[in-house]
Amino acid sequence: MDQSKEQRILNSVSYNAVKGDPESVLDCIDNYCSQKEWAMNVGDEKGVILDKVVEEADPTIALEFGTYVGYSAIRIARLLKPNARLLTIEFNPEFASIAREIIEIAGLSEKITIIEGHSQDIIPQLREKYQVDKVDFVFLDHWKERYCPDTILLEECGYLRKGSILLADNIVYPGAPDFIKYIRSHKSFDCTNYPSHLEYMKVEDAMEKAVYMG
Ligand SMILES: O=C(NCCCCc1cc2ccncc2s1)c1cc(-c2ccc(F)cc2)cc(O)c1O
Ligand SMILES: [Mg+2]
Repeated sequence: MDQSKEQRILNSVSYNAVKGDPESVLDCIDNYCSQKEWAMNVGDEKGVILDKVVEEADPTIALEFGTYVGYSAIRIARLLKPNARLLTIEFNPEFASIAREIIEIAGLSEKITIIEGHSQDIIPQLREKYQVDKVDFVFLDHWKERYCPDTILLEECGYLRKGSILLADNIVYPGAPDFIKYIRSHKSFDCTNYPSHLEYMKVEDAMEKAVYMG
């Protein structure tokens, strides 16, 4: 059976990246996806914005929606302090297993937990099943129409604390208009927009940061 694009990305990482070196894994994926096959990684331009926000948050517990092949999970986890960890949620089992292998090559398996399932089912389980009390940083990069309901669910479940930082990808393209309308009009969120470009393309995109004020 013909290999998937995601399997071809794993092959390229497995062949070209330096084992245990997250930067080389990120470079390999960016090179493959800009030169061979486009894929929906946050990429190297928006990735710098992600890096800066993660460094600002300096999270102990980080959460990601939309693992895909693990590119942003590696970007986030490589910046985490020793006992900090990232929980990343993916609903597609093939993507989850490819991400697991790529994260292993990057040497970050100890810091990253991949949870397979739908965000709305997993969020209520984070406290009991994953010992999560508060979430310090959240990266939203899954179905764009889930950004808003899942943000509301995180708040309702009590995972957000004063200073929790949310960062959302694809605010312009594909876009998340209901999320932007909600978050910018919500009194408890302090929002900042970061104009950028769609990964590996000259198309306009942006990220939105929202700090929970409690
Ligand atoms: O859909 C995107 N990303 C989400 C994929 C959905 C994966 C999910 C994960 C998960 C986990 C838990 N619960 C539910 C879900 S659903 C996405 C798409 C584009 C794009 C841009 C231009 C194009 F022409 C075509 C695609 C660019 C991006 O950066 C993206 O992030
Ligand atoms: Mg994205």
